[in-house]
Amino acid sequence: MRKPIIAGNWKMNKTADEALTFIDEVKNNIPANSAVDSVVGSPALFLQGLAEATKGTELKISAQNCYFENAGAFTGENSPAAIADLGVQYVIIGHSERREFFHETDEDVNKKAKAIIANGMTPIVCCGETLEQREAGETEDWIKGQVENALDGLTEEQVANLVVAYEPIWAIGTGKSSSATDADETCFVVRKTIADKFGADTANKVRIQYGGSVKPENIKEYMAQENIDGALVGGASLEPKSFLALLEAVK
Ligand SMILES: O=C[C@H](O)COP(=O)(O)O
Repeated sequence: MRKPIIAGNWKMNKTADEALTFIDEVKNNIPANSAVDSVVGSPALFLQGLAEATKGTELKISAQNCYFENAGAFTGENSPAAIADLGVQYVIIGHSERREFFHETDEDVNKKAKAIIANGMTPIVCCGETLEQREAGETEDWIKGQVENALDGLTEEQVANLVVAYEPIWAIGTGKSSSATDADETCFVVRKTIADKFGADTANKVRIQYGGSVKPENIKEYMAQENIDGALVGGASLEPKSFLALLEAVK
């Protein structure tokens, strides 16, 4: 039985005060021993404050990116070792916005996944196709390639414990969410790719999220699907009320 995981991705939104206000409102409203893992993906600037503010609570903090080296002459980058040291537990990697605007490659994602795991954190590994790829019938091959490349060289145990987020690019921030059955079909491609490379046991354990215009109103449809274990949520994770409604809908 895979534990559902709902992760908010604030992207480049909020000030430090706004971030802390959100956390204060949300952290006390998550029941102890919740049946859902609840995660907030914050800009790097607020990670320290949010990790401190959520210490000992059920709410976990995620970074939205990191570098794959722990230290060195890499101006402007954030070390996975330093992020882990703050008490941060997850890092989102390979988001389509990072791939598009910051040229993150599958090879980078793979190196980052290894560095995140080596530092005791959990990667949330994103994959997803463009509308052109979907319309050309290329989704399956594309997702298979992204997943194989991102997870290359990891052990079965490491893969079983990470999270994959399937986010069709055309559904991100557009209000045009994928149908639940289409999303499940592609999440099955992710699971099958993992089964072929790391075995059925690993594939049964790995948690796969759907992302792309998920809201409190539609999350139940996704969660009812066999291969969907949670959601990576942008816009609807920005307000405490909406984030809590997502958790409430899943529990
Ligand atoms: O990481 C989250 C996704 O990009 C989804 O964003 P959205 O929920 O605003 O469509």
